[in-house]
Amino acid sequence: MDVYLVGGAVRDELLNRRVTERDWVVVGATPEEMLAKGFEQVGKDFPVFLHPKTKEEYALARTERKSGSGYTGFVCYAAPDVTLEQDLIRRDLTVNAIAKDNDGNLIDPYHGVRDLNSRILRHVSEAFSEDPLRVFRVARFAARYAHLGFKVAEETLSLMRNMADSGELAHLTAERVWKETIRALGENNPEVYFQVLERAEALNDWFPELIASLKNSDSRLERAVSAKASDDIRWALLFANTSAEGTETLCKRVKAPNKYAQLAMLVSRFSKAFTPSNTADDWLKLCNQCDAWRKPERFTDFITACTLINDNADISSSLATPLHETVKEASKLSAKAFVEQGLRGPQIGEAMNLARRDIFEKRFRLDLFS
Ligand SMILES: Nc1ccn([C@@H]2O[C@H](COP(=O)(O)OP(=O)(O)OP(=O)(O)O)[C@@H](O)[C@H]2O)c(=O)n1
Ligand SMILES: [Mg+2]
Repeated sequence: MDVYLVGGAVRDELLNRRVTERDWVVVGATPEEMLAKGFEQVGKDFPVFLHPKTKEEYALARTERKSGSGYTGFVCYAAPDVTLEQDLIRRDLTVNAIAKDNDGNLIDPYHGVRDLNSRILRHVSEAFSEDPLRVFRVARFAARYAHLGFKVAEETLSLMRNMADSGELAHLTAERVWKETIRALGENNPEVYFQVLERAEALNDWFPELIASLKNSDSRLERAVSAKASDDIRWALLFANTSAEGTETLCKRVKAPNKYAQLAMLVSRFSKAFTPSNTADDWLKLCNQCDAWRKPERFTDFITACTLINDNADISSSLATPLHETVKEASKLSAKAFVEQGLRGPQIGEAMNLARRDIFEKRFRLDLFS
């Protein structure tokens, strides 16, 4: 049997990027031989094995053909007579279809190295369209490598357009779309992910609510990257111009985990209330609306998001620190002190609100309007 390094590891090594995981392809072997060598079979649909020591993935060379809709509609053929070239041709991009043998020789029948050097993300063959997730993968790779000058090939974009047009993207699971999207948001140019999807007319099934405000999101995401904002903040920034209803619908559709959905909801509902002209009362109201006392970290993220939305980012970012500090101070107030003063029931809440208001009033007179 022959073993080759393939996929992301070869690509990233050629780009002088850190290689985080290595995928291998095995030509000329049967599952029985792999098991006899101590490999552990993991793939249910595909013959994929884990190396007994390194736990890296070793897949038997295979061909794939689509037999229906969605992720499960595959006929997979893996046998010792499947060649490396046959395995590589069913892969998504030429830059992902370069193999490297044990001696360090590159096997590159589909000219991945040429495309790597000319900074092109190009599909290998028509087999690209057999997996609709690839539309999102290409957009994610574009977001990851945009700063190196990579562009999606026109013919690949038009293939992606056909795939979107065929309705196939709707058959993907929310989990897979979410995973690509949140990974893309963590890349250097997350805005490119949505730009590519827009050009591929691939936003209708999963992200229709974002189409109208995409242009506004670009600069926000760029600022978020400069500020090294976390991925939940980046996600939330997409919703500054989306209605609460649209935001909720989209978050449900892609099954965004709670922390992402909640922050997105806050941004969609309340980011407009974050303005430098706010009075102490306005800030207090905003804190109450955002449940800042019970969820201080989430409120902190909300503030960060707001400073990245605001077109006048300088002014709004100078608000962030005093606001953080004020909220922190005000959330230290405990009901206990008021109970000891003899207050009962709703009186306690009212008194706490007044005390918080005092803290805001003092701080905001001192720091913000001086
Ligand atoms: N939908 C997919 C998923 C994977 N692959 C192929 O399988 C390889 C490994 O997949 P994966 O680990 O998901 O991607 P990487 O290219 O390694 O990229 P990453 O850095 O994101 O891991 C890819 O390079 C590609 O050749 C594919 O053709 N189509
Ligand atoms: Mg990989």
